[in-house]
Amino acid sequence: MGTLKVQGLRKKYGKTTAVDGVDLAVENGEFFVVLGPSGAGKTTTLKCIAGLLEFDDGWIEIAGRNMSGVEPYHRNVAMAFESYALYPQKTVFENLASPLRSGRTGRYGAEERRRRIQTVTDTLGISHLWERFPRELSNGQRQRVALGRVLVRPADVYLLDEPLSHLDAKLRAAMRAELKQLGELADITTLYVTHDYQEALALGDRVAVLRDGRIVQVDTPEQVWHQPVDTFVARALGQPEMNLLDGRVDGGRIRVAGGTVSIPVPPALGVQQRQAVRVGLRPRDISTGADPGAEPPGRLRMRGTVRLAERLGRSVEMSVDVAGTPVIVVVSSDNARPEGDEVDLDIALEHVHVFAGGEPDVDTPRLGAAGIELGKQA
Ligand SMILES: Nc1ncnc2c1ncn2[C@@H]1O[C@H](COP(=O)(O)OP(=O)(O)OP(=O)(O)O)[C@@H](O)[C@H]1O
Repeated sequence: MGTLKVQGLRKKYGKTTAVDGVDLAVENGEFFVVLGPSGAGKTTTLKCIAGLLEFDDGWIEIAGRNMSGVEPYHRNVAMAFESYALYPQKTVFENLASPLRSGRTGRYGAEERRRRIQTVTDTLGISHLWERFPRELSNGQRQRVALGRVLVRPADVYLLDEPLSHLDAKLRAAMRAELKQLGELADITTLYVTHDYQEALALGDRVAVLRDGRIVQVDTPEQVWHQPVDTFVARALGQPEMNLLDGRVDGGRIRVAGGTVSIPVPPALGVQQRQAVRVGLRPRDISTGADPGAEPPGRLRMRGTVRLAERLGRSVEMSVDVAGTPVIVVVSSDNARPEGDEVDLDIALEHVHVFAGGEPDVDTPRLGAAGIELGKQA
């Protein structure tokens, strides 16, 4: 167990800046997730912390100790990579026991080793595989054994690089729950990197969103979801992505979709007359099936035509044309409409995010919501 602090971390590979001034402060026992797209600098950050890569600037402190000049072996961190390496000639049990026999952790007797391996393999659902060899395992099982090798070892900080990436969706979901439980039970300090927003929201006590080597936001999962600092974070969370509709403030309302949709502006938003804004609507926050008619207080109604309807398991993704502006909506199959139908869309104003306006493809900061703000810290 231990804290982890990273300050001003910078790392270049030739001309490519991979990490561009990253600050992190992970509490003792915290499960901290770094979420970012491919190439954002996640693996590079972990390797610098583990001492596997030299960096250009910044400092790293683990369990209160500055890591400058400290060899990887002496940092007391355990790191799992996406690619897993196991000893082919050893059984699963022997693979898991070997980190507990190495010099630094050699204080474990046979009994204690067995107990640790049992706890970890129970959590990972691989206890029945103790006597198998790696060649006798599926890819997913191999990945769980590799993760087990990391978790059996006591360490101040666990660094996990997309450890669930080779598992199928069902197993991933089950493993997420198990990992979370393991973290809570053992009070383990974990830095977990992923490009999967669902994993980040499900696992993280806090989530840091990384973009181009910089951290854009650090918050609880609720806060990054309800109050993304900008359109980048908003789009990084949620599948399909949040709809972003360009609009303008006019007469105390935000007008989007060619002026056909008008949204009230709460004073706290602080926008000016004629100001360009972007309205963000998550596809799953929008419903169909509202009674046509007057807009009830606290809600926004939009009328449109279904252009495309595609089944996604039990839900349906529809592209609805609202006065020439496409709006993506995901609803349960009961509430779906066929292509060509007119449909009334309905969304609570507290789910209507308002961002500053800007050029296409340039991310802009969030100003607030059109209704009562959700997820505000007390
Ligand atoms: N050894 C290397 N030499 C040169 N450039 C590198 C090297 N490793 C990484 N990079 C570059 O540094 C940037 C960050 O890479 P990094 O692997 O840290 O990203 P990541 O967020 O872990 O991505 P992914 O999710 O795809 O693994 C990328 O632009 C990548 O191309």
